[in-house]
Amino acid sequence: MAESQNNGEGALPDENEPLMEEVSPDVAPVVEEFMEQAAQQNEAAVEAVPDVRNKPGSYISFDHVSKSFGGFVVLEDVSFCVNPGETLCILGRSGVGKSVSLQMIMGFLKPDSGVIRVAGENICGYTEKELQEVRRKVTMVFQNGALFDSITVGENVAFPMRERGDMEEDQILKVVKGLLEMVGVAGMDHLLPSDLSTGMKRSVAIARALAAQPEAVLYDEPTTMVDPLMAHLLGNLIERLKQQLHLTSIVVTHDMRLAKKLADRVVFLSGGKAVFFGTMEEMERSDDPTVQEFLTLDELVMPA
Ligand SMILES: Nc1ncnc2c1ncn2[C@@H]1O[C@H](COP(=O)(O)OP(=O)(O)OP(=O)(O)O)[C@@H](O)[C@H]1O
Repeated sequence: MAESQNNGEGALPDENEPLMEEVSPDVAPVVEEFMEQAAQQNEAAVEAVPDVRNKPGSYISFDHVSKSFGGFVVLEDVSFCVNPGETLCILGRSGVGKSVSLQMIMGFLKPDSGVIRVAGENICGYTEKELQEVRRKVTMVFQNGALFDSITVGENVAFPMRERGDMEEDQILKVVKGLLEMVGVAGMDHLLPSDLSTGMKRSVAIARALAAQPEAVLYDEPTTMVDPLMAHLLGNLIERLKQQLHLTSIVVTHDMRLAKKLADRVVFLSGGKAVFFGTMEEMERSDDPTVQEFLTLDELVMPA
């Protein structure tokens, strides 16, 4: 298994370093054009979200959403939203429905009641075919990467571009090379996913997500179960994608440091409810006892 993203040559990229600086000169023009095209699509997508009372509408929203499994209530009357280009962190202890929320946005699960809007449209009654269109706009980075095990890393990243069928093969190979460089796994295109560490699989999953030119990315626990250096690298990568590509993002995490770094707003789930929705600073000032308990426990586990 490959051990580390950084081979010891040079410093780790910091959160302000331009992503394009990682990309080799031979592929940079093609990658730049690809990213520019994605940015333009994103701007068009933002404009397509209907205004609400003359203000730009949310890109993704939960409106009074409830979800139970059997008699077990996971979410009850939960509302939150994320605006275009913003990052929302979903926080909460284990089992409060964070992953279930992401699965409902992707249309893998349906709410029992309430409305979920993605790209401004109510997706709750959507057919599987319509949901596939939604999944072209919103892509998810799973904890384990969810890469196709039987094909190489390069083929995984090429997959969304080949599926779309609008690019020449030599362009696809250049974009694959550039995206892998950008996410810190340069030159690993020929390896199989099983050759990679958990953190590297996540990096490749992020490259594959970018290859789909999405309007929004959902990250499920991106820094969990990796060593602190890898968690730092992945956190910085997501921060750079946020700052430089202005992708609408939702990040499910227990990691308060990551949330502080990334979140424009946070929603805190507890006991089936969204007990807090607002900025991180507002959350820190919240007098809700469950919020305070979560923040206190975090300080005990992760002293600043
Ligand atoms: N498809 C399903 N069928 C039945 N129960 C489910 C299903 N998916 C999730 N659950 C239950 O819903 C609850 C919330 O699960 P979820 O995975 O969203 O938690 P989470 O907040 O993401 O927790 P963690 O931080 O541990 O990943 C759990 O009790 C889980 O067992």
